[in-house]
Amino acid sequence: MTSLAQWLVAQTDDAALASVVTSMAAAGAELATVLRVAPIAGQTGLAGHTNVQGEAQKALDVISNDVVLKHLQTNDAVSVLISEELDEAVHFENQGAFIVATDPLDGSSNLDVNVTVGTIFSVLKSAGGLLQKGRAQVAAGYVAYGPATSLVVRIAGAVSVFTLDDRGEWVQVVAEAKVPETSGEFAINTARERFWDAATLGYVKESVAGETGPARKRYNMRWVGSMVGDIHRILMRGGIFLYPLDSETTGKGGRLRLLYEANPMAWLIEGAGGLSTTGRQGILDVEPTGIHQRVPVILGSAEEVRRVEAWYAKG
Ligand SMILES: O=P(O)(O)OC[C@H]1O[C@](O)(COP(=O)(O)O)[C@@H](O)[C@@H]1O
Ligand SMILES: [Mg+2]
Ligand SMILES: [Mg+2]
Repeated sequence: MTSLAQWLVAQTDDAALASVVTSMAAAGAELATVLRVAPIAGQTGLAGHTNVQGEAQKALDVISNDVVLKHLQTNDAVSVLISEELDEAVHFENQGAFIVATDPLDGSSNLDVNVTVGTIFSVLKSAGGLLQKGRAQVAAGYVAYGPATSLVVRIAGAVSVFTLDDRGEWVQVVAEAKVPETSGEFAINTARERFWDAATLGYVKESVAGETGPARKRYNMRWVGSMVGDIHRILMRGGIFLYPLDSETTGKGGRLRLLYEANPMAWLIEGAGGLSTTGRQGILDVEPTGIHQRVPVILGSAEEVRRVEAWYAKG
């Protein structure tokens, strides 16, 4: 059985980069325990304030942010932390070689109903500054807190999946995850249909038409309501995730955040053979203009993403 530490040695000669992934994995392991007993500890519910995105913070959003911060600020390989829960980037005293961008708790609306949530992270070189394209990432990953706690991580090469064992060690369960090229499963919040653009409407209508429609196959729909849950399913068995630009989110540029949601997930999915796009350009080619910038997100099985791109190419 391959441990995370063994895998990291095989993936990179850069001990500092490996230590950043190790710190995020340690934060994930600690959070798995925090989340497991949060209802007993009375840590569910709202924190009583809003974050920079104007969203009500849950107590666990704040706790998760604190846990990630604690693990990174003691790692001298990290110079800066960008977090969904922090208005400004935090600059640490040390001049570490790496920047970490994180969504410390993704899908927090699922917490009160005990459905999978996650921690997403993206690692960039400090030399490139805060606003770098997703293609510049040197590592990315997420932790999914589900029936099992999974760590999915990529350092340039393969996307590997680890499970947290009952001693608190990460054990590799998939050496090289591959997103199936084709799939019959899509994920989108269909309650937003009235806001959709023509391309989204076209793709979903075509899919819902099933065997008798132009796609000539039956589709199923799944929407976990936490990006980590949806992306993990797509990584393991294929499918497509869409949070497109719609008439309600146009002013904000989309719903999901570029630096710590879209970029790391796009880099992981592409590393596993899938594709990602905003509909108009590759997610990994979007030039960031702000640390909390939002972006349309479409990613997953290559054939499905190409079908959506074809709809966008029509106009
Ligand atoms: O509320 P909706 O439209 O179902 O959106 C769900 C999406 O919002 C998110 O919950 C946003 O993430 P946060 O919980 O970190 O703000 C995604 O995980 C998820 O895909
Ligand atoms: Mg999120
Ligand atoms: Mg979050």
